[in-house]
Amino acid sequence: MGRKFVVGGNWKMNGDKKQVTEIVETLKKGPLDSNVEVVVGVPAIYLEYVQSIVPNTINVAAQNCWKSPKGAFTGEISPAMIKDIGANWVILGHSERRTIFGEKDDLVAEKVAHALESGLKVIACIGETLEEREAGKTEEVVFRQTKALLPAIGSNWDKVVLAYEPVWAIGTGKTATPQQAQDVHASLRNWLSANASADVANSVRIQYGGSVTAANAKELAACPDIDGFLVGGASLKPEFVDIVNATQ
Ligand SMILES: O=C(CO)COP(=O)(O)O
Repeated sequence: MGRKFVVGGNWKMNGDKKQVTEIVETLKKGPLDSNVEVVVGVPAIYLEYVQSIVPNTINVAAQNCWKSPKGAFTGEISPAMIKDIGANWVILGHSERRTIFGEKDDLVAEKVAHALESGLKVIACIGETLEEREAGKTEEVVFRQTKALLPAIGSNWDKVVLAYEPVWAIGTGKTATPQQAQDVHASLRNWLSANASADVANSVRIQYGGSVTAANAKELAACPDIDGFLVGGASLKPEFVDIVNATQ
C-alpha cells in the first residue's frame, strides 16, 4: 500500500499578486512535512508567476482546462499551455465547474482524458449534493461520476488523485464527519476493486474536501481510506501548513 498523503490547496478565484506571494512565502517557511505531496490550485492568470516562485517541493495545478490542445476556444487554456509554463497538475470536475458552469460527467471525462494524454496529473473531483445525500443516493452519484472517468483514465491511474468533495460541505463550514467521509472513501475503493482493479483500488489516493480546517484535519487524516485533502478557504490562510502536516 503506502499511499503518499497528498494535500491540495484550491485557491479558487481568490487572491491578488500580493496575496499569492504571501501564501507562497508562508508555505516556504512551513515547515511542511516532506512525506506529503503538496499541490496548489492557482487561478490561471497567476499560474506562471506562482510556478516561478514556489520551491520544487510544491506542485502547481490549474483549476480547469479545455479538452483539446489549441484552437478557437475563447477564454480557455489547454493542458499544453499549463505544461508550457512548467506546471504539472490540473484540477478537473470540481463541483463549482459542474454546477455553475454546467460541466457534465462526459465533458469532465473528455477533459481528464486529454489532460492525461498531454502529460498532466489530474485531481478529479466527485461528490453528491445535499439533496442527493438526503435521498440516499450518495453512492449512486459518486459511482456514476467515477464510472464516467474509467475509460478516460485507462491505465493512467497512477497520474490521478480522486477528490471526494460532498457539495453540501464545500464552503459551508459543515464538514463531513470522519465516519461519513471514511464510509464513502471505503465504498469507492470497493467499487474500484470491482470495476477497475484491486491494484487501482489499493493504490489510488482519495482526498477529502469540504470545510477542512486545521481544527478537523487530524481526525479526518486518521481515517484509513482518507489519503489527503482538497482545501478551499483554509488554503488561503497560514493554517494550510497545519493541514499539510495533519498526519504528523
Ligand atoms: O471546494 C473545495 C476544495 O476544492 C472545498 O472548499 P472549502 O474548503 O472552502 O469548503
